[in-house]
Amino acid sequence: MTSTRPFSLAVVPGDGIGPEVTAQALRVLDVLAPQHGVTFERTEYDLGARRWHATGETLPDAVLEEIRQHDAILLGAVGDPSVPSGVLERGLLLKLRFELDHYVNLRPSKLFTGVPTPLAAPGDIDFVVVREGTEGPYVGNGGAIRVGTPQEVATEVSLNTAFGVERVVRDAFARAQARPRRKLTLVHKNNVLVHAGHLWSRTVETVAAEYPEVTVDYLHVDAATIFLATDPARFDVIVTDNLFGDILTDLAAAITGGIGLAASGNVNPDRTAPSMFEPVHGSAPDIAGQSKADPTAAILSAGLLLDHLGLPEAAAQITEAVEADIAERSGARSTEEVGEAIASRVAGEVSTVA
Ligand SMILES: NC(=O)c1ccc[n+]([C@@H]2O[C@H](COP(=O)([O-])OP(=O)(O)OC[C@H]3O[C@@H](n4cnc5c(N)ncnc54)[C@H](O)[C@@H]3O)[C@@H](O)[C@H]2O)c1
Ligand SMILES: CC(C)[C@H](C(=O)O)[C@@H](O)C(=O)O
Ligand SMILES: [Mg+2]
Repeated sequence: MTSTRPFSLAVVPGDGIGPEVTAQALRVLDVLAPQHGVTFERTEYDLGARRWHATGETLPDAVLEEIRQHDAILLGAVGDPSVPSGVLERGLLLKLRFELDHYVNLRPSKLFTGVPTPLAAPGDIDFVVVREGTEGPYVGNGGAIRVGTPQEVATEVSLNTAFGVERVVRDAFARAQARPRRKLTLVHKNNVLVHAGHLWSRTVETVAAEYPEVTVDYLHVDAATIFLATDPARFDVIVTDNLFGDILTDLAAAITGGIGLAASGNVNPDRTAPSMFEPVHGSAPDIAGQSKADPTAAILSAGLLLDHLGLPEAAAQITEAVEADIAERSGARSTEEVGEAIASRVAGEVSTVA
């Protein structure tokens, strides 16, 4: 009897198109597992708007502790117009990222052949954004007084620690060193945000001394948006803070075929807790329930998950299948049709879906 290696997966389909795209990512994982002698023992967690309406819960601590016991997490998307903005985003998604110490929010951007891009001369776009995931303006360090009055004052203070900045910068340098171009760009706003910005700049300068082969440059975040639109091929590894990284990676998606193709990993590089893989996009309430969502980002995110679990060949199969599928795309297809086409390619069958 052939022995199989079991991996435990916590699956959080979430809201809106989350369950639709997650189903397709799981379909592809199911095809790959037997090919690589592994099994994925899945536990699905009903978290998101439905649960909040039913119980008032976002992510109970007991559920978090259960999720923590898994090898990895696959998440669809979180957020729903029926729930006050921020409740699920902070109470579920960010709670997972913070509690599981996902300090590297990894967001690769590659322009696959045949993908439409709004850029006239895109060049060879292939970069990765290493977005800090546990600090910055996301920590909830703020408040509001005199709410609803003309005297209202609201703060949202960005937290940057030497510890937090150094560990993500080190991760980014290691990634840059392992890539052929060996280039790292720090993106910040150190001409205005001088306290945090100078911490980031000094940290990059210090760690750079250990990586003499890595070329380092710096861009203010506003200028970085210019270059993402005019010369994105200049980027290799971008390291940046939590909020800048959020914004830059939606733009990065837009220039590489759209948000339906953008994958991400919330990585705990120290492996003290499971890493979590999810598309960059959200729950897309405007198209939810219509089978219009492109599941490719979720499928590519499953590829990042496989890589993280030490299955790089399986991950490469996903990338190849997606590239081949994209090259032949024409006309509108449903979420299921795209998932089926990619799954068939991964299975080694010729896709029957046009
Ligand atoms: N990681 C996450 O779970 C995550 C990420 C972003 C936003 N959100 C939440 O999602 C909700 C909606 O946010 P939003 O509208 O700003 O961003 P969004 O990413 O959900 O949607 C932005 C636009 O992109 C389109 N889109 C998104 N994913 C797509 C896909 N796979 N295929 C085709 N089109 C796609 C949507 O239809 C919409 O027009 C909010 O509650 C927000 O907080 C969650
Ligand atoms: C929903 C929100 C908390 C999240 C973020 O800002 O990180 C999203 O925009 C993302 O990019 O994953
Ligand atoms: Mg975002």
